[in-house]
Amino acid sequence: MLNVENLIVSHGPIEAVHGISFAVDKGRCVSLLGPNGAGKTSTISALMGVVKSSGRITFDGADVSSLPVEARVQAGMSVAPEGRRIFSNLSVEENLVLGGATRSDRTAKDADIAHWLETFPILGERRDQPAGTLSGGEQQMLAISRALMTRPKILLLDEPSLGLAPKIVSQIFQMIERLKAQGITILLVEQNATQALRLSDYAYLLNNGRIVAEGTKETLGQSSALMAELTGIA
Ligand SMILES: Nc1ncnc2c1ncn2[C@@H]1O[C@H](COP(=O)(O)OP(=O)(O)OP(=O)(O)O)[C@@H](O)[C@H]1O
Repeated sequence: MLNVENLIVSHGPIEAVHGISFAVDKGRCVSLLGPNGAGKTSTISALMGVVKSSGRITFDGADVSSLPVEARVQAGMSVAPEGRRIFSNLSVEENLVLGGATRSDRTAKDADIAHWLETFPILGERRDQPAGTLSGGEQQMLAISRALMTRPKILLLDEPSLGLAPKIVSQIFQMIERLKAQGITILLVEQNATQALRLSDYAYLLNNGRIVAEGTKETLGQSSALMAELTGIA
């Protein structure tokens, strides 16, 4: 579904990602794990076309490397960004409406809003509440649901557990697990290697802009010392 070859991402004179290659198969959950500053957000931003990059990004059989952000969303890519970035003053429902702003199929869009509010009842209970009044975990659920409003073929999750209490982190990972069970293809970018690996079919370990290890949870589990060192999370 997604194939990335020799991706290089620079911020001005600083090269943050030095030519990485990875792939995500349809229906799989693949993780990109790494500590602060490893280049995870730079990679996600490049995949969506938010920052310039070189290398080749193939998605669903087409080369999207030079497409603008809107075209990549249209092609089926969607992101729940780091830091959630929901619209605090708008209600839960309005945030979801905005998530589907690029769609013109009004009835199906309304059905999707109803679907996500039903799937995640805590959001349903708070549908008319300003999103800024939600807890951190609820805001993360909303950010992910909003990203799903484009009906993506692949969902990119940028550090969904960041800044959340351990109990809430578990809830967010349960949510991701449910999405995986629904057949949604997921690229999960995380520092929390233990939790992310549990639900990943395959994972890549990123450090200083380079992939330093890759494998299934079984094979990567054996490099747990390396992972603990890189992510700071055992
Ligand atoms: N807009 C920017 N301008 C300059 N340097 C940047 C910019 N964004 C990221 N960087 C640098 O690129 C490198 C990778 O950062 P990136 O945010 O991609 O890492 P990350 O793995 O997502 O880390 P974090 O978990 O802290 O977000 C870091 O050295 C960072 O300082």
